[in-house]
Amino acid sequence: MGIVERIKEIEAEMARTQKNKATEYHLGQLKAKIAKLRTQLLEPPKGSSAGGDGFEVTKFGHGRVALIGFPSVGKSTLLTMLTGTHSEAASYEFTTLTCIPGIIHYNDTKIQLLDLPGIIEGASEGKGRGRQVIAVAKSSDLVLMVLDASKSEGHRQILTRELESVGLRLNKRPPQIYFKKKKTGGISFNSTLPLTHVDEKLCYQILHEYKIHNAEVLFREDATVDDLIDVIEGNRKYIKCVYVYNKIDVIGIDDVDKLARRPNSVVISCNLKLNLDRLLSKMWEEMGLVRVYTKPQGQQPDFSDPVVLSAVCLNYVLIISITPYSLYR
Ligand SMILES: Nc1nc2c(ncn2[C@@H]2O[C@H](COP(=O)(O)OP(=O)(O)OP(=O)(O)O)[C@@H](O)[C@H]2O)c(=O)[nH]1
Ligand SMILES: [K+]
Ligand SMILES: [Mg+2]
Repeated sequence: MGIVERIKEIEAEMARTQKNKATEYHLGQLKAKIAKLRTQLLEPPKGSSAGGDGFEVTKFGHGRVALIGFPSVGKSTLLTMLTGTHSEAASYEFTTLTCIPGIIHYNDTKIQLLDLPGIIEGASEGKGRGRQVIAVAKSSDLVLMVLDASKSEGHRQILTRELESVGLRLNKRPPQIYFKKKKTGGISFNSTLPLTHVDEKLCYQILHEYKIHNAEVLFREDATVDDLIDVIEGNRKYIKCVYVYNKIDVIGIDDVDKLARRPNSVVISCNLKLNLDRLLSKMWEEMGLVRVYTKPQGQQPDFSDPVVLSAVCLNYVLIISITPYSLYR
């Protein structure tokens, strides 16, 4: 039996199992089994050159944004509008077959925008070019999930599931669980607050599934068993995602209003050039880029050519630039 079939079988068993206190340990174990199989699925087959048929697009600019969505939602139309780079758009599905990079010039920075083939349910298991598309999503600083405003809201969930099943976590922060494997000493399980989802026994069982018998585990938040598995697997990628509802020109104003109020969402119409500036400012906001204008001694700062950093790096810059000053005092 192949890995995909084994995952399906365990998923079916989970669906059959009633959720209650008595089955919680068994369900936790099944979740860990699935996580392990999914990790196996992502490993390149033995003997193949790693990443052989991936879309090899060199990173460029101050950040990378990937357009992810079902076929024909308007990804290529959007790339052409935002970057001026032409990407073929048409009314039939799978018009785009590869990765097409464009550049957005915004706030004196350059952001690489990547148009990608549409993905469908089952993409994470290798349907279509799903695996390659998802690999590009993983390499990005921000995902724009493009959705057709006139289609079912279910699409957003299906896509999120596909991305989650390969270890992407959208708009989440890493679980606050300290985990360290040890050589000896057994398992030490602690928490800084009362836990409602995971207890010592469940934690032991999950670790046992991973054949881990010596480790230190400290819960710093009331995390779930899925969070624990994420921390043990350790290969998760936490990425911000903006949900972009395109084609609002074909739906009623009430529906547009509802979509616009959803968290992390922007409603647009490429055809009517509606709200594209809002999309750009949201994108900028989520990327958390910071511009630092350097000033050579005795000269005016160059306001056209900033040093661009992600907000995370900024702390370091502040430390570096403050230190010499305090030394002089
Ligand atoms: N009504 C309407 N149609 C749009 C809009 N944006 C794009 N389209 C149309 O939607 C169709 C698909 O557009 P594409 O840009 O090819 O979509 P895609 O997501 O790149 O499709 P694939 O590459 O096949 O995955 C085209 O016929 C576009 O003209 C919009 O804002 N409103
Ligand atoms: K299309
Ligand atoms: Mg396309």
